[in-house]
Amino acid sequence: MISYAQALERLCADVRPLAGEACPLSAASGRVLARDVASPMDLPSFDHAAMDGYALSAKGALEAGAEHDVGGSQAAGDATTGAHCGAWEIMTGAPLPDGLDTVVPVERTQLLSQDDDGMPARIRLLEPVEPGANVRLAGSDVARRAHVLPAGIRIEPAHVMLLAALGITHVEVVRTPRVAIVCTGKELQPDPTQPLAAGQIHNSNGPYLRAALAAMGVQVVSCETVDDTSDNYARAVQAACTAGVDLIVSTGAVSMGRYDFVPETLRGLGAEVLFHKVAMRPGKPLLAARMRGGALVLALPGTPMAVAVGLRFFTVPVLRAMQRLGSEPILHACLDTAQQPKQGLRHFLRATLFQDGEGRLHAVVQGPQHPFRIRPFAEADAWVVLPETAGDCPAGTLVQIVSMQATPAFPLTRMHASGAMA
Ligand SMILES: Nc1nc2c(c(=O)[nH]1)N[C@H]1C(S)=C(S)[C@@H](COP(=O)(O)OP(=O)(O)OC[C@H]3O[C@@H](n4cnc5c(N)ncnc54)[C@H](O)[C@@H]3O)O[C@H]1N2
Ligand code: MOO
Repeated sequence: MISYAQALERLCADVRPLAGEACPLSAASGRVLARDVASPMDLPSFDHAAMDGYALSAKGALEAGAEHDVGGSQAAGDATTGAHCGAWEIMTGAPLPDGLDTVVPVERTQLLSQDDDGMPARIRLLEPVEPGANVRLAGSDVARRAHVLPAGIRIEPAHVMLLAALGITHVEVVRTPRVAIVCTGKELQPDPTQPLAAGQIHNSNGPYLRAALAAMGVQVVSCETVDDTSDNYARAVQAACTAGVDLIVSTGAVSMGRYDFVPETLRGLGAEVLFHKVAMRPGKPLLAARMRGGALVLALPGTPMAVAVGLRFFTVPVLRAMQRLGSEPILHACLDTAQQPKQGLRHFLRATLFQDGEGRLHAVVQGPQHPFRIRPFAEADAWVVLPETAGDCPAGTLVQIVSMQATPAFPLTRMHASGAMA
C-alpha cells in the first residue's frame, strides 16, 4: 500500500497549475498572487513631516534657545513651496519646503509672535533638535522597482494596504479553482428539509465539503447527492467534467463492499487511477484518479472523519499546488496524551490545544478516535499527525500539529522551503 507521502507526491505530480488572470485590487483579498509585484514608485513618494511643528534647515541653528522667523505654513496635500526663510510651519504628512530637512514638534517650541492673521511669525526652540529629525524620506518604506510581493502568496488585507499605497489597481491572480462534489449512498436523504425514512441519514459530508472549500475561496460548481448505482455516479462525474471543473471530490463507495463501485466506474470512464488505498488512519480506502479531460478525482471514503482527512491532507495540498501556493509550514506541540499508533500507518488524530504558563502549546488527543464520530471533530482545535514510524508516543513527545482550517491564521509564507506537510 502506498504511503501518505508517496501518495501526495504522486498526486501533486499530476497537478496542472492554474492560469493567471487580472483582478482589481478591490476583489483581490483572499486570492493567490500569480506574478511577483515590483513597486512602480517610491513610498513615501516625497520627503514629508512626521510631526506637526516647524520645518527647519539642518544648516541653521538647531540648539535650545535658537530663534527662527516663520515664513509660511504647509499642510498635507499642499504642493511643495519654496522656503523663504529659516522656519516653516508644517503639518504631519506635508511635503518639506525646498531646502528644509528637519522638523521640530510644535510642543518643543515657544511661539514668540504671531502675524495679524494669527499665523506664527517667530519661534524659539525649547530643546536642541537632531538634524533630519521627524522627516520621512522618499523611498524609506519601499524603493521604486523594489520587489514587494512574491507570486504564490494568498493576498491578505495588509498586502492590499501596501498595493493601494503604491497605486497598484490590478494584480495578476491565479484563476479560482473549480470543484464539484459528489456524495454517494442510497442511505442519504438528498433533501435536508425532508424527514428521514427508515435507514436514511442526513448528508453531512456534502455540506462539510462545500463549507470547507468555500472557506478556501474555491468555487464549488456543484454538490450532488447520488444513490448507490454506478450509472448515476458516472453521470455526475461526467457532468462535472463537462462543466470544466479542475477537481471532483466524491465521498463513499470506495471500499470493499458490494456497492463500492467507484474504482470500476472511474476506470470505465477512462480515468487513470493514480492510487487506491493509502497507509493511513482514518481514510485508508481513498482513491485518486485523473479523468481523460484532465480533471483530478479524489474519491474519499464516506465515513465522516475519512472525509475530513481527505479534505485537509489531500484536497487542500492539491488545491494549494494548483494555485502555486507553497506547502504549509510544520508546527509542533507537546503531546499530553500518550498514543500507541499502529506501525506503518500515518495517523491523523483530532485534538484540543492549550498553552501552558510558559506559552508552550500542548495537544490533548481526544478519547477514542472513532472515524464515524463528528462531535469530537467539531470540538477539536487541531490535527495531530503521527508518522508511520512514530512507535509508542509517551506524554511529552513533540508532535506535528496541523490547523483545522485550510487557510491557517498564521500562513508563515516565508517558511515555504522547509514546510512540506508530507
Ligand atoms: N471489509 C472492509 N470493510 C471496510 C473497510 C475495509 O478495509 N474492509 N474499510 C472501512 C473503512 S476504513 C472505511 S473509511 C469505510 C469506507 O467505506 P466507503 O468509502 O465505501 O463509504 P460508504 O460505505 O459509502 O460509507 C461509509 C460510512 O459513511 C457514511 N456516509 C457515507 N456518505 C455519507 C455522507 N454523505 N454523509 C454522512 N455520512 C455518510 C455511511 O452511511 C457509512 O456509515 O469502509 C469501511 N469498511
Ligand atoms: O478510513 Mo475509515 O478508518 O473507517 O474512516
